[in-house]
Amino acid sequence: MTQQSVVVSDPNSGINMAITVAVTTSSIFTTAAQKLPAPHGGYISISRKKLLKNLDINGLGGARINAWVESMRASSPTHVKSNSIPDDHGSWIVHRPSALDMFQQIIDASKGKQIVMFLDYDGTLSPIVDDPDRAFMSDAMRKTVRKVARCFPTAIVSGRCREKVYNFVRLAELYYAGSHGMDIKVPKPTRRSSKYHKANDNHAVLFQPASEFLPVIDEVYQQLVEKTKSTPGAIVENNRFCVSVHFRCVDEKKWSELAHQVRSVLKEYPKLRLSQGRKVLEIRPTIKWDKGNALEFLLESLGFANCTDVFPVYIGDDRTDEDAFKKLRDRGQGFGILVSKFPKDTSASYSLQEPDEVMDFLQRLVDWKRLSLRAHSRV
Ligand SMILES: O=P(O)(O)OC[C@H]1O[C@H](O[C@H]2O[C@H](CO)[C@@H](O)[C@H](O)[C@H]2O)[C@H](O)[C@@H](O)[C@@H]1O
Repeated sequence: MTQQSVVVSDPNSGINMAITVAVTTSSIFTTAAQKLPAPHGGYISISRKKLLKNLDINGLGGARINAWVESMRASSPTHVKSNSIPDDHGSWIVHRPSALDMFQQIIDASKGKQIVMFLDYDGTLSPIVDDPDRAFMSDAMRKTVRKVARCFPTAIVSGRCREKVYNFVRLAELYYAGSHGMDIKVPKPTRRSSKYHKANDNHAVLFQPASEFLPVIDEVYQQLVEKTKSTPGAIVENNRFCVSVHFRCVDEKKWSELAHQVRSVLKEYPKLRLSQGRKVLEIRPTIKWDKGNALEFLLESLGFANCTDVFPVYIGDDRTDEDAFKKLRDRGQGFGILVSKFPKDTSASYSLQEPDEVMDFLQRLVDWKRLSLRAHSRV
């Protein structure tokens, strides 16, 4: 366990007070050499799951780079062979049915409980695009999310820097967790906040468990920009407490070169770990704090600590969202919805294929909530 500082803002004085919490550090590097199966498509098999989560930064040079590149390929849906989809997809849909088809069952399961919504951003609220700075959310989606937030406490949980994701979403009534949950802001309750949030306390809360890593992250960001500038299409994004190296626009023949460049920087930083998202290498501190911890922290900050009548719903599309899906399974509360067109290993209970389906699902939740409020007011 290590001690991490938490900053709580006093709304009256505007002074930030530091309190200390314990955070467990994890062993981050896979130690055993892992044999990868030959590339056979984009379906992420269980044997690859661990590898995709944390890539080994040290270890054997060439073999390690091959493993990275293999993993980069395995996580790219473009590598799914069309003839490998139908069988897997059929059984996947049986096990992870559409949240739209199962809407009534979902509502029945939430009966008597307070729904709390957690939404990932990229690939969930906005479609995946080549340029990370242009991943805009549609006005229709923004309107729908605003309506959701009027019905249920709603948080955005993103790998992006918190300010950046806020600038995309632009809804002040939501709660935001950026940098894969390492930068959480729970605003001071307002008149419109949920009764749970109001009842909790009157403070804005800022939780940044990786604050001591800020200088290192900045340094690594600069070095990665410098190192990768010779690789056409590579984009390095500073997400404040973590860094993303995008390879969506890098020619596949150059992936190995890019992996070498990233590794040459990271091997000097044993306190950073590498994981992978959708055509992106994610570099972050070794602290054991992920989107699952962020979900739990937000639930507590919103006044749902130890509540049995809470029903959290988390919607996300990425490997990093799996930590939140798993947390819900472990807590035995609510469920996760994976946004994906392709079969994937997941701890989510349901699926939606793309952001448009996410919007339909959110709208149905709003309609159901409004109807049930009307029915109650008539009684
Ligand atoms: O947790 P999220 O909100 O899903 O953030 C995860 C990463 O999302 C962004 O990258 C992804 O979306 C880009 C825009 O569509 C796309 O170009 C990229 O290939 C995807 O990986 C974001 O740019 C990253 O910083 C986030 O870590």
